[in-house]
Amino acid sequence: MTQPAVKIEPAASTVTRVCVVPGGPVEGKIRPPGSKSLTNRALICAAFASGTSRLAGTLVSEDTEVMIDSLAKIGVSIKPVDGGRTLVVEGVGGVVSDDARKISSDAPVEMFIANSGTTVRFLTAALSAFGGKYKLSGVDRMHERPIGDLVDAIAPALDGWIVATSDGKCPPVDIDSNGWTGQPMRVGGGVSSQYLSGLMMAGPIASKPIRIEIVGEMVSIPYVRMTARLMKSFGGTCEWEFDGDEPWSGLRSVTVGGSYQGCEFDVEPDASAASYFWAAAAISGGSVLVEGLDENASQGDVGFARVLETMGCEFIVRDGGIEIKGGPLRGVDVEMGEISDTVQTLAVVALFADGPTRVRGVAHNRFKETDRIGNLAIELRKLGGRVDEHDDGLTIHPLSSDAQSSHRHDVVMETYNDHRMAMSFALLGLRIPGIEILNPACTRKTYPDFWADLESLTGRSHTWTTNRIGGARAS
Ligand SMILES: O=C(O)C1=C[C@@H](OP(=O)(O)O)[C@@H](O)[C@H](O)C1
Ligand SMILES: C=C(OP(=O)(O)O)C(=O)O
Repeated sequence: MTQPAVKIEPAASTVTRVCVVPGGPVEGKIRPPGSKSLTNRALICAAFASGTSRLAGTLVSEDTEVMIDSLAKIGVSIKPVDGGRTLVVEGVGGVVSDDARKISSDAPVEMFIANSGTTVRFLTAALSAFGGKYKLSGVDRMHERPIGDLVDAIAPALDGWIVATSDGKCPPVDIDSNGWTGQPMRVGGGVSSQYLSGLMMAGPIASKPIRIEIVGEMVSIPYVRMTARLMKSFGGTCEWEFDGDEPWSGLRSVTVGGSYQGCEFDVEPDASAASYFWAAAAISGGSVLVEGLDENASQGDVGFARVLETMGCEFIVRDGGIEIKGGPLRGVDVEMGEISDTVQTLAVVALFADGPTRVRGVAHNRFKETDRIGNLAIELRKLGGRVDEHDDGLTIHPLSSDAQSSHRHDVVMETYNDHRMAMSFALLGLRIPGIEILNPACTRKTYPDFWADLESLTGRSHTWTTNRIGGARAS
C-alpha cells in the first residue's frame, strides 16, 4: 500500500476499500453459507403452507432479510434459531381468506425489497395470488430492473389490478388483488427466469391448478428446475410440456397445483458463493474443497466447477463436497446462460489463462445488480489487458506476464454496489498485489461474512482502508 492502512472489521461502515494480500497457493476447505435462491424459495412455500416448517441452513443476508420482513407484514411468524441459520415458519395457509385480505383492505402494505430480484419477483406473484393491497419498492437500481414480463403475465388473469410504475415496467409494483381468476397465463422468460419461478410457486397459493405457457426463450433454466424440486418438498405439483425431444430447451408450459404443507427443509450451501473459493484454487494453483455440494445439488451453479475442469483444473468429489485443484489454465469458449451468476468469477480466472476466453449466452446479465457485461469489461480493462464486450457476453484476453506480476497500486476496482463484482475482484488480489476494491460491504446482499471467510481460508489478513469524514483518505 502506498498509504498506511488499518485493520478493522469488514462490517464497519467506515471501511471503504479492501486490498487482498497475495501469498501462494490457497489450500483448505470451506462451507459457504446457505443458498439465497433456496432460502427465499423455501420462505415463500413455508409462508403460504398450512402448518409449521423448519428450514435448516438458511442464509442470513440482506436478500433474505427483506423477504422475511415482507412476509412478517402479512402475518407470517418466522422465528430465527441458531443466529438465523434455522428458521421456524408458521404458514398462513395457501387459501385466500377474507381475513387475509382484510390485512390490507385500506392502505397498501408497503414492503421494502432493497435490490433483491428473487424477493420482488416471488412476492409479486405470491401476493397477487394471495390477495390484498401491496406496494413493493426497493433501492434505485431495483427501480431499473425489469419486471414487466411478470406483471403482464399476471394482469389478464387477476381479479384486481397490478402495475409496475417505473419507466420500462420496473418496480415499484402496486397490487390490489382479490386473487387469481384461474385463467391460463403466458410469461416471457428472456430477461429472467425468476418470473416463471414466481408464478410457479404462487400456483398452489391460488388454490386451483394454473397453466403457464412460456413465450420465447427461457434463461437460467436450472433455477426453474430448482423451483419445481423445492415446491415438491412442500406439496406443490408441476406438470411439464415440452416441444421436441430436448426437454428443457423446448420448454412450452407448466401446470402447477397442489397445496403447501409445512415440512422440514435443508438448505444447501450457496453454489454461486462456492465459485469464488473454487476459483481461488484455480488461479493460485492451490486446492479447495467446498463442503456440502455435489452434482446432485439443486443449484445449477455447481456446474461452474466443471467449467474450471475444462480450463485445466482437477475436479474431485470427496468428503461430501467438490474439490478443485488448480493447474495451468486454458482459455475456453463457454455458454454460461445457465450459470450466469458465475460469469464475473470466470472472467477473473480467464485473465490468468493461456489464451482468450469467450463467454456466451448471458445478455440477461445486463439487468442484474449492475450491467454485468458492460461494467465488468470496464473494470477488467483497468488491469491493462484486452476485454471485448459482445451483446451476449465477453471475450477476456489473458493479462501479460508483466501485468500479472507487478504491484498495481494504481488500480481501484469499482463494485457498483454489486456483491458479485466485489467477491470476484477479491480473487485478483490472490495473484496481483496492491489492487483495491471499493465498497467491500456490498457483499452483505448474499454473503456478509465473505471477507472473513476468505481470510480464514487463505490464512492471510486483507488490508482495510477507511475514509476520514469529508471523504479524504486516511490511515
Ligand atoms: O431464481 C433464482 O433464485 C435466481 C435466478 C437467476 O436470475 P435470472 O433468472 O434473472 O437469471 C440468478 O441470477 C439469481 O441470482 C437467482
Ligand atoms: C442476480 C442476483 O440476484 P437477484 O436477481 O436475486 O437480485 C445475484 O445474486 O447475482
